[in-house]
Formats: sequence, structure tokens, C-alpha cells
Amino acid sequence: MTRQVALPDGGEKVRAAGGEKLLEAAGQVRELLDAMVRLDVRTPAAPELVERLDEVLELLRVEIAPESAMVPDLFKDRKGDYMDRSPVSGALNPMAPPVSLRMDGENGVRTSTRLGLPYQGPPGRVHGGWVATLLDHVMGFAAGTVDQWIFTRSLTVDYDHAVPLFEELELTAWVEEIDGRKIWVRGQIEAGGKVVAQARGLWLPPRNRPAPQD
Ligand SMILES: CCCCCCCCCC(=O)SCCNC(=O)CCNC(=O)[C@H](O)C(C)(C)COP(=O)(O)OP(=O)(O)OC[C@H]1O[C@@H](n2cnc3c(N)ncnc32)[C@H](O)[C@@H]1OP(=O)(O)O
Repeated sequence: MTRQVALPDGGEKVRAAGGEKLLEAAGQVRELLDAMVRLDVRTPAAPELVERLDEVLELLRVEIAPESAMVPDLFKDRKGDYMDRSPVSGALNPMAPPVSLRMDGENGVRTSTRLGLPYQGPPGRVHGGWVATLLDHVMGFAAGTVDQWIFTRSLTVDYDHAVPLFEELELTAWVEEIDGRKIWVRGQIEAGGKVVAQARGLWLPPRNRPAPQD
């Protein structure tokens, strides 16, 4: 049971839609986030930083959409713009590393990423919540190869070893079992050739979901 799922593409669609400059800006804000957690609290740059950021925010306040306009209907196509703003894979969301994905077999996905200081939990290690977030996200896409309207119902993460900052992380997720509408998925993170975290989870389409659109 496999369906085509639109995978996060690292901004390719945004670029094709004429959003090249906005992507560049998202990259700059991502760099800014990283810079913020690396500044000394008494940095002499702070007053000018505030002044310049004020100007930037003034420019944006007249451009941004109301919050409610950015929330799509639950059961309408959420693929395009919406996913480009995801906190994990959204090329336009500076909070996102971002993570693009590729298929790995019929019901599996894989990606690699590297996380810096904004994601630090224990010293030198990725925050456990972010480890779970990454797994939830990639595992959700694996489940998405089975059904369009799926939600995480359960996610159990084993933190086997430290998930290191500043190193290439390999993420894989695959559907393990389909039992009626229950989609059981497994996922793992490898660093330096070793599995450092693994997870099992249950994804479900809600009972009141509309018929699949594809
Ligand atoms: C293609 C797109 C890819 C997108 C990727 C992005 C990933 C993002 C992932 C997310 O952030 S999802 C957001 C977080 N999740 C939620 O907001 C979901 C909140 N929960 C719900 O909305 C409902 O619980 C849900 C729609 C998932 C299911 O509701 P239901 O009322 O249909 O089912 P219910 O909760 O009663 O459980 C269904 C079955 O699972 C079983 N179950 C639940 N937890 C279990 C567990 N831990 N182990 C074994 N079975 C379990 C439960 O017993 C039951 O079994 P039976 O149907 O046989 O009676």
C-alpha cells in the first residue's frame, strides 16, 4: 500500500515560484539565530543590533499575513506553502535546520542533517526534544506514504547514545506494519556509523477524515 508523498525539497518549489530572495532571507535569519546563541551577554554590538533589527521588523510588519491566514483547513491540501514553513523541514522557517527528504524504498524515507548550537541540550549534544521532533517528522513522512491524513498517536524514543552537535546525522524511517488504519513506523538516527537514537510510533488517520484525494 503506497502513495506518492510530496517530500520537503529544501526550497526547490519556493525558488521555482520566484521566492529566491525570501529563501536567502530565511537563510540569513537562520544564521542570525545561530549568532544569537554565540554572543557574549555584554556584546558591544547589542545596541546597534537592536536598532537594525527594529528597522527590519518595521519593514516586515506591513507585509506579514495575519496568523489565522497561515493556518490551512485540516483536510485540505497542505503540501505546498504550508510545508515550506514547517519547523523541521521548512526552507522558509529559520527555526528549521532545514531537513529535506528522499524516498528509501516504497514506504521509507531518509535524510541527513547537521545541527548547531541553537539545538543544544546537554553540552555538545542535541536537545532530546529535538531528537524526538526530528524522528516524529521523518517517521510522519514514512507514514504519509500509506495515508494522506495521518497524525502521530504514539511515539517512543530510545536515546541510546549522545546525538552529537556539529556532526552529520543520518535519519531513516520506514513503515513496519499496517494494521487496519494503524500505521506502525520505526525510525533511527545514526552518527559516525552508529545508531544513537531509535523510535517506534503509531500514526493514525482520524475517524472523520475525508476519502483520500489521490
Ligand atoms: C504526508 C504528511 C507528513 C507530515 C509530516 C509531519 C509530521 C508531523 C507530526 C505531528 O506533529 S502530528 C501532531 C501531533 N499529533 C496529534 O495532534 C494527534 C492527536 N490525536 C488525535 O488527533 C487522535 O488521537 C487521532 C486522530 C490520532 C486518533 O484518534 P481516534 O479517536 O481515531 O483513535 P484513538 O485515539 O481512540 O486510538 C485508535 C487506536 O489506536 C490504539 N492506540 C492508541 N495508542 C496506542 C499505543 N500507544 N499502542 C497501541 N495502540 C494504541 C487505540 O487503542 C485504538 O485502537 P482500536 O481502534 O483498535 O480500538
